[in-house]
Amino acid sequence: MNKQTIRDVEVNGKTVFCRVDFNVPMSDGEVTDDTRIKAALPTIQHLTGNGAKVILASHLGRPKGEAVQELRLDPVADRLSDLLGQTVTKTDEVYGDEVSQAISELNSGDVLLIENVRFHPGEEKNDAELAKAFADMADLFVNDAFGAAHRAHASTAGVAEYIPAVAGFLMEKEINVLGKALSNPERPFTAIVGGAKVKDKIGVIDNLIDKVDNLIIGGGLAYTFVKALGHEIGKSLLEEDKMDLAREYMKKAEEKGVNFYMPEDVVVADDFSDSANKKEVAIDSIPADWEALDIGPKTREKYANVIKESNLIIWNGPMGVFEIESFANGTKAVAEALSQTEGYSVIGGGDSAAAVEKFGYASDMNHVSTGGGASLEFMEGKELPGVALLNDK
Ligand SMILES: Nc1ncnc2c1ncn2[C@@H]1O[C@H](COP(=O)(O)OP(=O)(O)OP(=O)(O)O)[C@@H](O)[C@H]1O
Ligand SMILES: O=C(O)[C@H](O)COP(=O)(O)O
Repeated sequence: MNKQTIRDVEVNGKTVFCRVDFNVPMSDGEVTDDTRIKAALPTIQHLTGNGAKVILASHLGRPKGEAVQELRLDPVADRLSDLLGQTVTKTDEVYGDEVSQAISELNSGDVLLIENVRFHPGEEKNDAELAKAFADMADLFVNDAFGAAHRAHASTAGVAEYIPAVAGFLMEKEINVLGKALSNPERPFTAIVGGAKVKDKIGVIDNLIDKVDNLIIGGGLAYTFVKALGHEIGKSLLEEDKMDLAREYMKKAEEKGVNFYMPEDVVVADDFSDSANKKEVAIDSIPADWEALDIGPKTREKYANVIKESNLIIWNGPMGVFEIESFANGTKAVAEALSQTEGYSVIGGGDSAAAVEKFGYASDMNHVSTGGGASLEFMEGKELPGVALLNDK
């Protein structure tokens, strides 16, 4: 990464405004998955261990500029206190008198967490006044929120206009791993793209065709391609206005000599539920009133073989509706193949990370990104605003 990191700056005696992505799953006021909190610990501990006063900022959910009780960060502060083994002070405000007072009471090595920054309407608008208020709290901005790096908000980007700005360790690691994978890949290089958001992912497919040897398509995304090839897809997910692009990408892959793998067989159901009637059919035999909800056994085997023979694999998006047991086999098979391959495996956040966790393969992966949308935009080749404004090396 060509940006400065916390290794490049003196933090002793400084007050640091550190943006983290503590947008974690919660249920009944409890943090149910603390992966993102744990991922930020190296940066926080570097800062506290080297004598900085640390002000942490994060969003949680999408409160749309107003205080929402369930989206307060108190449970996150509690979990962070446990993980750090020190008290983390938490304010009920994003900025203002309460926050200024709390900052004035900080000693070197102390940690303060301000309230959910999205409670303030200026955050998502990247409002200059709010960005300036954040900058006024500190001497240095550290961005460790890779998961939110694709957002140009006051606490992820705007604040960097006013004080020196560097990357934290998590940000550095994510950018380096994903960057190396894309710019200097081990070969054969395989990308697996699935999930349901055809609109969001079609651009990624375009960029990946320029880089990979094998492109594997699965999940709800596949059926726009299947239909574009002229097959009937029944009630399967379809993004009709993307069919031309799908054709264009398949042509581009052929011209570039990229192996483009699509489902050969699928699991179809007459309803979107575990109790639906289901059967395995060839890709050209999807019945009119049925919906394809997973890849079939032949496809599973083929995809697993490609994965096992690859030296670098990037995966974003499940192969089927893995939340429902009957349609989880495709996603499970891909996760299992990734756990067995000798190749370097990178999981691109969101549901794919949840799937490898659910099936017990998370620890077998080389890198599970903390970014969903951020890793996707990075793979698409877009510049991330949360990185662009950091100081160059
Ligand atoms: N054949 C299918 N039909 C309908 N939905 C599907 C199908 N296959 C997968 N899905 C659904 O796709 C959803 C995940 O899609 P999505 O594009 O959000 O992937 P993701 O990995 O979460 O991506 P991101 O990391 O960008 O958030 C899952 O909830 C899954 O049930
Ligand atoms: O969970 C995420 O992908 C990040 O925290 C960004 O959240 P957002 O999509 O609400 O901006």
